[in-house]
Amino acid sequence: MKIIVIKIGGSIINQLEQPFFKTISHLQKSGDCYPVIVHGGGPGINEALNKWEVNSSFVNGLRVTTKEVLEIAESVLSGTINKHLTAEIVKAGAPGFGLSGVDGSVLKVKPADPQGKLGYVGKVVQVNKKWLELIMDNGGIPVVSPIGIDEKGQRYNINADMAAAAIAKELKAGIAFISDIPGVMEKPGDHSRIYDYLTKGQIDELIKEGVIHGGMIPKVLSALNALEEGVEAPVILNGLNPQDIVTYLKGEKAGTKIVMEEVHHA
Ligand SMILES: Nc1ncnc2c1ncn2[C@@H]1O[C@H](COP(=O)(O)OP(=O)(O)O)[C@@H](O)[C@H]1O
Ligand SMILES: CC(=O)N[C@@H](CCC(=O)OP(=O)(O)O)C(=O)O
Repeated sequence: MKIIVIKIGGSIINQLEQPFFKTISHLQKSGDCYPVIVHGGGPGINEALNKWEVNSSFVNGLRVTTKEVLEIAESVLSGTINKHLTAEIVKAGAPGFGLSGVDGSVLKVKPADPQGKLGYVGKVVQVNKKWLELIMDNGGIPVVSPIGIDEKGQRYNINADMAAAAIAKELKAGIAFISDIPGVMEKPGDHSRIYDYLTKGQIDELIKEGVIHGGMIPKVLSALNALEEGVEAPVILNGLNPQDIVTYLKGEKAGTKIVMEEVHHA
């Protein structure tokens, strides 16, 4: 059966309500497409860092992760947020199964920056999909937090978009990035038009022009990377319209799709 990785962004987690989780539960029950959840939690980590008065900075959308930041990021991602989402899926009537990339070394990583400037930020080198398959074979919906582990047992913080793309590639799945915007917008901040389709060339240009910035950069680059690794039509969607996931799966127009070649409208 076709699998869809649904990456839930931290920007939208607290606004997601039962219709969203019911859609996920329904997908799994209908047998049309099996959902695997990967989540982020940037704003939740920021809040916890503020509470503990720990500073952090970002380089190209990646959080520089000291030992102290890692400890807080892991407790928020693999603790509070992972269990919140798992419980919401259970409430929607489906067996959510929360785990982090550390469990079963599902997300095996190496340092993202060999020079060490990013600290404990991991780049996924291997996805041990057998544990995800074990959950799915038993009817569960995996809910994965983006903390990984290296061969020495050191844990690392992973950008959730990148973790989701690596999992989609390994599972030969589709991927939908659920965020707080209806897609990639021509003028972010404004309720302007969204791009229905974007190619690599257009993405490079929009990043250069600053139209795509901040957290949207790792998202579009992860979507592009997934596409180049064989994942079919990655899409960026708004979580407040859960029906969009179904529309996208039917092959109809929803959000921004990342594609190989420019699509010309009739
Ligand atoms: N061109 C763009 N279109 C839409 N959003 C954009 C764009 N460029 C930057 N953004 C920003 O990217 C954000 C989504 O990325 P991020 O905050 O990392 O989301 P998430 O937590 O859902 O992964 C949007 O809320 C918006 O502020
Ligand atoms: C290395 C790195 O940047 N990790 C991210 C992990 C969470 C994340 O990616 O959350 P969103 O999906 O909400 O952006 C962070 O610490 O914020």
